[in-house]
Amino acid sequence: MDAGIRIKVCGLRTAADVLSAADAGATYLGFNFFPKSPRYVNFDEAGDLAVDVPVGVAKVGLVVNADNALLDALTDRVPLDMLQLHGSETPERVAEIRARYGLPVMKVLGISGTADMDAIDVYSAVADQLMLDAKPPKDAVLPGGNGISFDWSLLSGRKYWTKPWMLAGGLNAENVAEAIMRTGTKQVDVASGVESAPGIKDANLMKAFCAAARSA
Ligand SMILES: O=C(O)c1ccccc1N[C@@H]1O[C@H](COP(=O)(O)O)[C@@H](O)[C@H]1O
Repeated sequence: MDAGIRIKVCGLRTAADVLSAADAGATYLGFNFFPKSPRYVNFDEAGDLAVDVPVGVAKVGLVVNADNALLDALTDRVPLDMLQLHGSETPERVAEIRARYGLPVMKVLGISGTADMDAIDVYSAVADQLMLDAKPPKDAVLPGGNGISFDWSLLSGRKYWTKPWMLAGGLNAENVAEAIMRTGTKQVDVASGVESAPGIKDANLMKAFCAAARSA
């Protein structure tokens, strides 16, 4: 039986955000530990937010090229269910993090053309899941969360991939159903597309996004 679309809402900063995203039907809630992001939360804030996450909803920690000191402190203080690696982590580093912390790891791959697709097989060997996101512009401050989509037709001729994957990048309530239909993805991720301003989540937009994703 098809379990339906799985939705990750990323960059939650308040208890109200957490409850609204869970009520809307998100299956993963993302906490962003990249200090330059408008969606950043510190470990104490995330630890408090984690308490409000309903059972059955996964708590995902987003980090960018994090070293062991940061990950030791993070995993000590925040009860995460998954780590999202959104930097330029090598396959060896992904495997090391997975082994050291005993948590499922989702590696993000930036996609802007066919050449980027080769990384899918390489990282499938070491990660539990992949996220395919738009490659950030060269001058971008953030490696993700820029509200930019990539050419979804790059995924249309894909061969069988061995690991679950999630579509990200510039998704919102208006385009998510089309994105799901065109790519065949079973999982979608959104940050800026459900915000009224950078880092400010909007409960109605989260609700509309989840309803649109489920309608596809
Ligand atoms: O959201 C951020 O600020 C961010 C910062 C650093 C790395 C990743 C980040 N966000 C991730 O990117 C996807 C796509 O974002 P968007 O929907 O295009 O705004 C987001 O869901 C996060 O997983």
